[in-house]
Amino acid sequence: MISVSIDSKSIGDTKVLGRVSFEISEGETLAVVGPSGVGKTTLLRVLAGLDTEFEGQVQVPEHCAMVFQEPALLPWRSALQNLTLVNGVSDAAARAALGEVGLRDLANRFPGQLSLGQRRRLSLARAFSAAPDMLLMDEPFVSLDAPLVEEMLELTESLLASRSIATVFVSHAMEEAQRLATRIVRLTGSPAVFEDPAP
Ligand SMILES: Nc1ncnc2c1ncn2[C@@H]1O[C@H](COP(=O)(O)OP(=O)(O)OP(=O)(O)O)[C@@H](O)[C@H]1O
Repeated sequence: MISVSIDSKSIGDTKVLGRVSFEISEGETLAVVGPSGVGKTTLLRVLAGLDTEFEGQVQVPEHCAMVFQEPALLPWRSALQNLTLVNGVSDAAARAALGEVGLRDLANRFPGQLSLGQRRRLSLARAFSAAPDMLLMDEPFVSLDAPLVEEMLELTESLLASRSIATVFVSHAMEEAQRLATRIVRLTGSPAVFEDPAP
């Protein structure tokens, strides 16, 4: 369960977030949409515990995984090691996770030897193999072409459907939000607040 009650969040002299509060249960996916620069990544950073300088209270599970706009892989480690070293999972668990995203046969490749789509899938496998209670996704499909977005959406849908994770999915794209989310909220204004009544 995620319970968020932010009163305000400033960066420097600028108040980026106003009052933002919501709860997410296990198995729910909250999509946060809104224009560029409104504060979506700022909200995710607070949830992830990467930014603790805000007014309010945030209660999140201990085990969190993030999927970023860029895959953010260890370039000098194999696909398998990107899972075993980062998450501390066994070789067998890592191979099973690679299998789930269709990379079973590419376990020994370095990220630089994978296509963009394969790197994105590796990034998903890394997040899900960590067995998180909370998953934070920050525009994970940005700058991909339409077929690859579709492939990633299908993959993410199936990975989420087989687990009970509380997920926050940030996106510009309403179609992506509608595919993945159980609830959609829009951040708007400056300082940013949810446009509709808090869910
Ligand atoms: N380190 C920083 N220093 C100063 N201002 C910042 C910093 N990080 C973010 N901001 C500002 O805070 C606001 C919110 O940024 P944020 O990255 O959260 O927006 P976003 O909604 O995620 O945007 P995008 O969709 O373009 O990624 C922006 O106006 C941005 O310029």
